[in-house]
Formats: sequence, structure tokens, C-alpha cells
Amino acid sequence: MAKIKETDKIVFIGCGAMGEAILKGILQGGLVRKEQVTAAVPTAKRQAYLKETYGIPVTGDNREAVAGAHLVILAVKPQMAKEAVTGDLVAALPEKATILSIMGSYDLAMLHDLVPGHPVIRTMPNTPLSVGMGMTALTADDQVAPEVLDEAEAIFQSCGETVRVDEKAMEAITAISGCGPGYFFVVMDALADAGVMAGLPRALAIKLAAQTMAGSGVMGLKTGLHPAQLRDQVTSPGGTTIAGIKALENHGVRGAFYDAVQAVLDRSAALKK
Ligand SMILES: NC(=O)C1=CN([C@@H]2O[C@H](COP(=O)(O)OP(=O)(O)OC[C@H]3O[C@@H](n4cnc5c(N)ncnc54)[C@H](OP(=O)(O)O)[C@@H]3O)[C@@H](O)[C@H]2O)C=CC1
Ligand SMILES: O=C(O)[C@@H]1CCC=N1
Repeated sequence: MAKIKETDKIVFIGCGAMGEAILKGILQGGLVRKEQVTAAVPTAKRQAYLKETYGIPVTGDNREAVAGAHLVILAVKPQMAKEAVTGDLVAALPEKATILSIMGSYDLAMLHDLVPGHPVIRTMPNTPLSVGMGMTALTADDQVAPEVLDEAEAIFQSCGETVRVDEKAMEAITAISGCGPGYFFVVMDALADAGVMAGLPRALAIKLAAQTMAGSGVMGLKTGLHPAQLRDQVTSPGGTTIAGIKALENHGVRGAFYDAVQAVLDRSAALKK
């Protein structure tokens, strides 16, 4: 894993759910010292929380935050990008600063318009980053120095897996791993509800559903087997699991995922306009 120089300053513009997950990962993983990191968020409450929890410098002034920055992580909602990254902020950026965006539906061309003249990296992380199990895709323009891209990848490797991709894959990746935790929490909640219906206490039903999802995911990763083979291992002929799977298929579970992914692609395209 690439190292980040002790003299390099990393700045978060916006530090909510995802920004904090990345911040926690790089501090806990020892990738950077807390003195190297600065966060800029507008509300006093969030500023106080980040300062107290992580001991990092925090400010409400985005321009002040980027002074001396090596890497600027844009972790605001895409709808807030133009408000957060004003012309004044761009003027205050050090000439060599690289911009790393985690904003969904914000492509490299849009990033170049936002931060003209700076190398840009586009990423799509996900919330399991906060427990060291993230999945992050990265793509960059050819202005990004290879060592800076390595450092950017190291940030996300400190809290999960990474993959470098062509930009054209980013929207589909958003629909699978970026939004995926949302789908799986719906499934977890639904399975737990069904357990409650079958008479289990709520806390036990949630634990059974969550550990089963986590264990199945790890099996998929560790065995390298096709999901259909893993499903077959659970499914005795004439047994109980196949009865449950038939009910799921009757309810169109596969079609529901095709539709979910298509809905994200459509929404992403609409947001770009
Ligand atoms: N959540 C997810 O699963 C994923 C999110 N993303 C992307 O990450 C980005 C952030 O999402 P998420 O963390 O969920 O959002 P949050 O709403 O949790 O965080 C947004 C942050 O931006 C700050 N902010 C708002 N306006 C400004 C401004 N003008 N200047 C500086 N900071 C500002 C907020 O500050 P304050 O707290 O003070 O209001 C907050 O800290 C989005 O672009 C999203 O597409 C990508 C992958 C997954
Ligand atoms: O819903 C969103 O906008 C972000 C993008 C990927 C996951 N969450």
C-alpha cells in the first residue's frame, strides 16, 4: 500500500456520513496523523463533533481549509458542489493540489468545470467503509500523477477493497456497490421482520439476518464460487430452502434488482442534467 508523506495535508470539504467513514479509516489505519487532516463543514454542531471525536483541525471556512492542501476530498452532496466549491475556493487552492471527489453522478468532465486546472480523481465508495469493509472504485484523468493516484487508492484500502476502472463503468458501479448497502439493509430488515412474524424476538431476528448476510458475502469472496453454486449447497432436493427460494422468485426478486439498478442509472442521468 502506498504511504502518504507526513508533510502532505489532506482536506475534507464536507464531512458527513461518508467523509467521516473515510476519515476514521485513514486515522485508525495509521495512514496519516491527525495533524495532517483538516475538515471544513458549515454547521457549528458538526464542527464540534469532528473536533472532539477525531482531534483534527476543523473549520467552517472552505478557503481557509484548503491552504497548503495536497489532496482535497470533496465529500458534499452533488447538489451542494457549486455552493461548496466557489471561484474563491478554486483561487485559494495550491497550484498542485489534486481533487478527489466521492460525489455520486458527478463525472470527471463536471469536476473539471468545477475545479478548472486541477487534476481530478472520481471515486465511488460505500458506507461499509466505516467498518473496514468498504468497496471503492476509482478513476482519474491523465493529469493525476501516478503516485497521487496510489495515495488516493491507499486511503480507500485503509478501509476496504478498491478497484481502478474506466470512467464509463462508474454509473453501473454506483448502482451496485455504492447504493448496494441500501438494498441489503432493506433485505435484512425484511428478513428480520419475517423472523418476528415467525415468533422470534426482534433483536435475535436482526442478528440472525445480519450475520447470515455477512457470512454469505464472505463465502462469496473467499470461495470464489459462483453464487448459484453456493445457493445449491444450501438447497436440498425437496427441502425447505428451495421452498423459500420459489416464494422469492414468485415475488420477482431477480426482476426487482434489475429494476433497482436501472432506476439508479436513470436517476443518475437525470441528476447530471
Ligand atoms: N452515503 C453513501 O452511501 C454514499 C455517498 N456518496 C457520496 O458522498 C457524498 C456525501 O454524502 P454523505 O456523506 O452521505 O452526505 P452527508 O449529508 O452525510 O454529508 C454532507 C456533508 O457536507 C457538508 N456540507 C454541506 N454544505 C457544505 C458546504 N457548502 N461546504 C462544506 N461542506 C458542506 C455537511 O456539513 P454539515 O454536517 O455541517 O451540514 C456534511 O458534513 C455525496 O456526494 C454522495 O453522493 C458516495 C458513495 C456512498
Ligand atoms: O444516494 C446517493 O446519492 C449516494 C450515491 C451512492 C450511494 N449513495
